[in-house]
Amino acid sequence: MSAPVTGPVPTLTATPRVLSIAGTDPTGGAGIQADLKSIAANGGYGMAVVTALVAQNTRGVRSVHTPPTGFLREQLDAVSDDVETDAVKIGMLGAPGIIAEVSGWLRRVRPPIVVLDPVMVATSGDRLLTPEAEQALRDLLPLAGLVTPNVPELAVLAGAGPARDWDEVVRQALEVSGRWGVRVLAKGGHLAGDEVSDALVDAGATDPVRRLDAPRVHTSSTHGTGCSLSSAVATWQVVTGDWFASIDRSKRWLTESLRHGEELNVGQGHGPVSHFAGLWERGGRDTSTGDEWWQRIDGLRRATDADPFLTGLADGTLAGKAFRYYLAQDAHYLEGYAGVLSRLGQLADDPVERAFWVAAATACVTTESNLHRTWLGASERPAPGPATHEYLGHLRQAVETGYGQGVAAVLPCYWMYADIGHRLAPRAAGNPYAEWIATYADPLFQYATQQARSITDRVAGAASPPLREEMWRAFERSAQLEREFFAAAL
Ligand SMILES: Nc1ncnc2c1ncn2[C@@H]1O[C@H](COP(=O)(O)OP(=O)(O)O)[C@@H](O)[C@H]1O
Ligand SMILES: Cc1ncc(COP(=O)(O)OP(=O)(O)O)c(N)n1
Repeated sequence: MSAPVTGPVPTLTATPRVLSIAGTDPTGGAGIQADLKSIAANGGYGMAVVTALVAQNTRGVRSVHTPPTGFLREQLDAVSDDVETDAVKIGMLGAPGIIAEVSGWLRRVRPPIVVLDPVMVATSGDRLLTPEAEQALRDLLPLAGLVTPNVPELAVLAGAGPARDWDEVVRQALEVSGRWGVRVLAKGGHLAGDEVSDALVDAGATDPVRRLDAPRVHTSSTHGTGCSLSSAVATWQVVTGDWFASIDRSKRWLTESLRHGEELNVGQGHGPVSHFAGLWERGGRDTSTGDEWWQRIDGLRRATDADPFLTGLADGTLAGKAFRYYLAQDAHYLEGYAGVLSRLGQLADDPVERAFWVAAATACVTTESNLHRTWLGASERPAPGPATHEYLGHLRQAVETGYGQGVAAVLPCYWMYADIGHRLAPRAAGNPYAEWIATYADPLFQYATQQARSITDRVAGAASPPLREEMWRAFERSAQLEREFFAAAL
């Protein structure tokens, strides 16, 4: 049976390609190593150009080796000559020559999003920048879309002593923002209190100070928080195009990563945050459960492909009468399927999933009525056949057993149609069924299928082994019933 193909148009966002220009941390908690983890954890593709090789660990910095500036330029050009970069995050820039090189490259390449973390002092208290470099860094500020200093760095930029309270942080951030005409993410990590505030400060905006609060995580694993946050914001900015929303998403992710940092048991000083903790907790450690199920029904899919209904659709030889019977059954099916999808909307805890199922149910009703208007006459309404009854009975039972079983049961209807539509559309061009097949090759339907797959993966990833087994059985039975539904038309 066919899944709904209409509904709100989603934004199709490609994976953000984010370049980190920063120094290294061989213990993996800060610098480039942290940036790459942060970019990946927040959904981006990370790239890295090394500005400094830093011998450091969770206890402190031992020494810094900066590459010749010519070699830095070669690294930068190697990226920009080949890859279109969506966002750049700049971290440690050890010396004035390095800053000049990066500044020249930014002016030539003009990346659309630049986040500058003006790394000057590590959590350990070590200075990471020479005094001349501090001055050169100020000149880089106007090239950035967002600058993310911590309390001591903000003080250096403002030419003042470190702020002792939040009001002073905001005053200094307004001063820096106004003087260099740049947005500042003022960070309160170095202040005391049970809440950690950050604020997006833009002296030129109508709402110049937009604050975000989070509970303070009581942990010693705070190494690399600034690197991780700025990379996450750069990544999210590609997706949202809204600095405040990007900071909000990044801060929530960072707070969760901070909570799990100590579990990593890395180092004896300030340990790293656990960049992938949220992903692991929500099943990200497993390979896609859906992909595994899809492989397991490989034989059934091949057999469905070889059935006369599908071969007839593909080459246009399917009898019109059989197709109309199929469509009439599909209309009955969609009525019932809409009810199952809307029940999933009621059962979903996650607001994004709830919205997806509710929209899918609405789309289903629209598809059903379009089906009648476009393909079926008012009189063509045979009663639901046994295959339709059986499939709907299975779906209703699955969703009443639980959310996981319901999600797994509705998936084959999306996935098998998306797959068939994708493969058959080029072959069916010009035949009487081409238009109908094209609806399932449509990017919108492919996207909805991807979302249904992601939801299934998330739910299966968090499920107990017995529940996952029940989900698999619900999925497998639906796949069999899909084949029987096609066959019933003949
Ligand atoms: N203990 C903590 N609990 C929750 N959030 C924190 C904590 N420490 C820092 N943060 C957050 O981490 C980010 C980096 O902050 P900060 O420590 O001020 O910068 P840096 O790492 O550059 O020194 C900010 O969003 C800040 O609010
Ligand atoms: C190579 C390198 N870059 C940056 C830092 C400091 O990073 P930050 O995220 O500000 O981390 P903490 O100050 O919170 O450790 C670094 N140590 N090394």
